[in-house]
Amino acid sequence: MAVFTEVTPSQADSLMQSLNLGTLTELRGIEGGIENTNYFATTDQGEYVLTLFERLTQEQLPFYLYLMKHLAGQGIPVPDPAANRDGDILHTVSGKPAAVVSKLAGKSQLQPQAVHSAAVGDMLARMHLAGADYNRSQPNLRALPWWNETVPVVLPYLDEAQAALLRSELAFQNHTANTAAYAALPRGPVHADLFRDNVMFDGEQLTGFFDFYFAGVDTWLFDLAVCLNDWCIDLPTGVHHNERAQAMLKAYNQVRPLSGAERELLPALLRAGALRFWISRLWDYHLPREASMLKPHDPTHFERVLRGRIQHPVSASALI
Ligand SMILES: Nc1ncnc2c1ncn2[C@@H]1O[C@H](COP(=O)(O)OP(=O)(O)OP(=O)(O)O)[C@@H](O)[C@H]1O
Ligand SMILES: N[C@@H](CCO)C(=O)O
Repeated sequence: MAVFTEVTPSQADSLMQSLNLGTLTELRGIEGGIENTNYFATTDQGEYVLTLFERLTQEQLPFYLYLMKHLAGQGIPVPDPAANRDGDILHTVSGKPAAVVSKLAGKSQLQPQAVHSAAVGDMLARMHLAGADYNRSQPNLRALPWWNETVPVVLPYLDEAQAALLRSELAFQNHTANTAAYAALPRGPVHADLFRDNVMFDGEQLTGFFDFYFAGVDTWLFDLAVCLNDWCIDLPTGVHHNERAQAMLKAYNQVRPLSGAERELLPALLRAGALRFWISRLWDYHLPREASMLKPHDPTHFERVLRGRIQHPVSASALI
């Protein structure tokens, strides 16, 4: 259940009026999600999502919200934050930072076919290009410096074989980050968490990307690797699905052709993408912050994905 802070209809109505979105007709708490308080807010003008941010701060939020506004303005289907008369898109409700965004049509496709992974690859490339001239900057806060900080914290919870894998993979990623090929990777704002549950589909039609609250500036290839590691991996086995991966990479490459450095580093970044979520899942699992708020994901899934990426590296030339 994802209503951590109650909002009354009259509070929501006055916010919607101040955003010129009409008069509230319905306010419904959204059950999914574990990070924020989310409501569907319907007015006589349309359907919106009201989010109260439970953990992100007033300093971090403008990067995410203005990125969504920038992408929406370029025709990428993402929730568009509503501005008040002064142009502000970050508001305060019940003492919490809050935003109202457009509601996306469709639902998550949790059992994707090649046609869905192709649609994600195509829109991901369009989103990268559309974000290239976004003028705010915030690093990916779950990138290499965070991995280096967090690995020593989770190591005590692992058996010897797991600890050896985690240490050696971190060393490999520190080495990769210092190569000329890595420095040559194109970068920009990335979503960094574009799993199946953060994309909407209406049948085969992609209707939106959402949940931008892990976004940051990082390599575009990392974003693509995160997608390949979720959309093109079988659950629960963690085994690579070649047909879906080919469909995603081909579609991406048609919109924004991969550079030589990106082709070279795809296997290393697929490992990086698996490592990132193995570490964060270990961290959530063993060091729960507000335990009642978290239903931790299974960390061993990304341990399996990482082992697969090391033992059976997938090269770009095998896919496109
Ligand atoms: N703009 C939107 N349009 C339509 N549905 C949305 C939108 N934003 C959120 N939702 C719905 O609300 C649910 C919860 O949102 P979300 O996944 O962002 O929760 P969260 O708590 O912020 O994050 P997390 O997924 O990390 O727990 C989503 O699964 C989706 O069904
Ligand atoms: N997508 C992440 C959860 C954070 O949004 C995971 O599956 O570990």
